[in-house]
Amino acid sequence: MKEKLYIIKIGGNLIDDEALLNEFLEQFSEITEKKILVHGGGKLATTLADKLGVEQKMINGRRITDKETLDIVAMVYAGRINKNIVAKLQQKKCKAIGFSGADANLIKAKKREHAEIDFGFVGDIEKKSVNKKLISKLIKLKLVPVFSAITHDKKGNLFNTNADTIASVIAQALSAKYEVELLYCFDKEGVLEDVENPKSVIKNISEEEFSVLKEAGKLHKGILPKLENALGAVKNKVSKVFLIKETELKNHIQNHHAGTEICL
Ligand SMILES: Nc1ncnc2c1ncn2[C@@H]1O[C@H](COP(=O)(O)OP(=O)(O)O)[C@@H](O)[C@H]1O
Ligand SMILES: CC(=O)N[C@@H](CCC(=O)OP(=O)(O)O)C(=O)O
Repeated sequence: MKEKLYIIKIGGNLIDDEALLNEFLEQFSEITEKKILVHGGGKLATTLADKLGVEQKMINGRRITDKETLDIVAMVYAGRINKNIVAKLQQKKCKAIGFSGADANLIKAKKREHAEIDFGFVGDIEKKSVNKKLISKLIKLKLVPVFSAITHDKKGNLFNTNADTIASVIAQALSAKYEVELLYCFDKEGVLEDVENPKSVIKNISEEEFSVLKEAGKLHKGILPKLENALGAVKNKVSKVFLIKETELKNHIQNHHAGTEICL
């Protein structure tokens, strides 16, 4: 039987709230199985860009990343947020080690090509972009890798890559060796039938149901790339994929499955 591995993704809302982040990292530290943390931080990058007067534009959940914006996101994701999370995890006796995709060539990306839109320094990744051997070795050493949303092309360029995609692709790559459970932790109870009603959690979503919800206009903004990445994971042999509320991590792990499960 394959060994269990949790791959857990957190985003901007949580990272911006110190008390909530602390509570989350406490719950994360208590997980006894092997684990990896992936973080975004889009909200903080936008705040800093606004302060610096660098206009930001998102298309299909992806940030148009010109050179100035790349400098900002590299500082914010691979620097400020990644190192802060690692320090907080060390405080909680979790042997965290923080990475960008450039470190030890862990995640190699290709510049996003699009016929009409120039996304700038945005990197696309796939299963084979991930250095799964080295990640497995780190995990074996009982280290807990913490990934930021920065990748590279091995030609000296850094790229900005959606953190939901990084979590999905790492999960896909490691599923050959581990029984991976991928958890997208965010600020809602799960995928909601009515985004204003926290009680309207949809328990299971397949590709077909995703299309129906999308057509019905029930999914907006960040939830779309999150669900696309979650579906990409189940289609590529990731054992379990859930979207859960950040504060429900411990509860979920203790077998009280929370939120929305993504199914084939
Ligand atoms: N049907 C829906 N169910 C849940 N969230 C939704 C839905 N439609 C839109 N959303 C929005 O998607 C957001 C999550 O995406 P995002 O903000 O990108 O998260 P993160 O930064 O954690 O990756 C929620 O906060 C919510 O506002
Ligand atoms: C290319 C691209 O869009 N990258 C994302 C990476 C950060 C991210 O994904 O942050 P959240 O998980 O907090 O949304 C961005 O710059 O917003």
